Amino acid sequence: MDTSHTPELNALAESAGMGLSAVVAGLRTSREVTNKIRYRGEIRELPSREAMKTLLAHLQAALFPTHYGHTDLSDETIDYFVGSQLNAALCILKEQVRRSLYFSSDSEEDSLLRERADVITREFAHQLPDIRDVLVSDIQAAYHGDPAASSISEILLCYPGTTAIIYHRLAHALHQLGAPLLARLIADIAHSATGIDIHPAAQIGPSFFIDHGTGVVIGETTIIGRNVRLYQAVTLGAKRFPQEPDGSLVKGIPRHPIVEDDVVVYAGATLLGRITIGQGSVIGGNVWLTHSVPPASNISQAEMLSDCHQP
Ligand SMILES: CC(=O)OC[C@H](N)C(=O)O
Repeated sequence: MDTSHTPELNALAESAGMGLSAVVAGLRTSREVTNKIRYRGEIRELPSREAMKTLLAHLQAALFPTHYGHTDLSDETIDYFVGSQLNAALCILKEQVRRSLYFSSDSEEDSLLRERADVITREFAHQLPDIRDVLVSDIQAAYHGDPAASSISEILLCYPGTTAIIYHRLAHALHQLGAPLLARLIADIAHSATGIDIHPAAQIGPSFFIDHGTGVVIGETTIIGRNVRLYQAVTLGAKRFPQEPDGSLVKGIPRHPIVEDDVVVYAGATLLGRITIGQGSVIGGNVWLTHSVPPASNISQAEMLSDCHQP
């Protein structure tokens, strides 16, 4: 018999000497007594970030097969490729939706959650052609909105704003269909990959373009019209957080800007509160704006300073 210790056994022997059983028992008490991790008596199965990353890779490949799937597809193979990517994506999605539903439902039967996961997955799949059409408008907006862009392929392969809006439109659909936790997970994967933080509930019209993108934040109740362009470090945020009588923050109330069609917001601008940026306005770099502006406004830092000096 081999008496040599494996690295795992060595590690266990070492940790035994450190009194770890008390720590493990304390962690169990924290899990089971202080914070409830169970759903109907069972340990809750969690959605997996890794599974969601795989799902996103399959979805991106199904949406834009040559750019994100396989560079050598032909007329003969492309539809089969898309079908297989879609099939792989939807198998993962159904399971991840089921797991995520434990977090928005306290007591439903497992069989009901499975049915809801089926419905959400099917409806999501049927929305994909429309989502793709809107994404094409976003990619075209990037091409037309950036003098440095030399081709549509460059927009697809090299722009963080493209990744952010693809993930956002997928996440938004899942959010609307009743899978908010998965939607949030996708938004966070996009944030990690691009530095662009878009809440999945934010409503964004077609032909949307974020150039450069690092540090952009778009809050939960933001509404953005058609043909809007943002640059890096723009914040569409909340100005205040109203409280319930018990002191907790009111959830979900409209508190982020409405940005109408054809608006451009330059780098570093911070727009806070439920204000409206009128159609066709231009908001200059580093502007701090907490009031609405009418259509066709041109707001720059100099403008804001001269406002401050008026009697
Ligand atoms: C973007 C933003 O306003 O963030 C603050 C907070 N998370 C909220 O949603 O109100």
